[in-house]
Amino acid sequence: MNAPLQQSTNADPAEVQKFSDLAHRWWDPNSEFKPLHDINPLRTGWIDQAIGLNGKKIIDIGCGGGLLSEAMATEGANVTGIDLSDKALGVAKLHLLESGAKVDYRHIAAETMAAEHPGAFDAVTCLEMLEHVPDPQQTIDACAQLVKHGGDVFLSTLNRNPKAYLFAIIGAEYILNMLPKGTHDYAKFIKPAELVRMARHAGLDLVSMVGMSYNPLTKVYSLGNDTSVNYLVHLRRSV
Ligand SMILES: C[S@@+](CC[C@H](N)C(=O)[O-])C[C@H]1O[C@@H](n2cnc3c(N)ncnc32)[C@H](O)[C@@H]1O
Repeated sequence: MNAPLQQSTNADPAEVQKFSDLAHRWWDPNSEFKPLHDINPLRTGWIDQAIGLNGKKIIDIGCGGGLLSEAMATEGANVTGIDLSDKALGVAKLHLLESGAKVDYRHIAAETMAAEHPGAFDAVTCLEMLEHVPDPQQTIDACAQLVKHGGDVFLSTLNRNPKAYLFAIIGAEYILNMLPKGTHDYAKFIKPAELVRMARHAGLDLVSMVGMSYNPLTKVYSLGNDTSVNYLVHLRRSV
């Protein structure tokens, strides 16, 4: 059972519970987390190319079982991973024993961490998480508060349009059974322009954006110009 969430936390207990229930399968590359395993080298490489991970102090918000946190630590980053799912964090910590990687995992809300450690990080990552929170603006504000001036913030989420509905919900959840039904709520998907607007509101400027596409025939993900379903943004806090 997950620890009860404080009322002020920008979290949907049902969403956190959903990931807690599956947590034991997080590192199984053929489980419900297969899509995250498949995209992990792509997104880690994109971030590394953008800022050079080696030696950077990074906070990974909504780190779950730690796929991205560990991959960044393996590239030489000093990573703190935070999530509100005790079970996911437990799995992430256990996996460190297996991999030998070093990550500081903590059960704390992004907003609380931001209030306690403003400007403490060279970069913030918050991937595949914004579509699971009640108020993404609040999370993006916390990301902006956590990063130092001139530091980098990386966000990823799902676009909101009929194609994204078809691929991310109908395709992934109902036809290909890649994800459990109910994993995603279409209403919480975020259009790139909305994400950039929320980022600007938080004091973050857009550096670049890249699309992440899945080819159901080859079963291969790739990065490119097509931001119509899944996309990543690189933002920078003004100096
Ligand atoms: C789809 S998983 C993504 C995990 C990881 N970011 C990745 O991309 O590999 C979403 C994660 O967000 C977490 N989560 C949902 N709401 C949250 C919140 N308000 N604060 C922190 N974590 C949250 C869930 O517990 C889950 O671990």
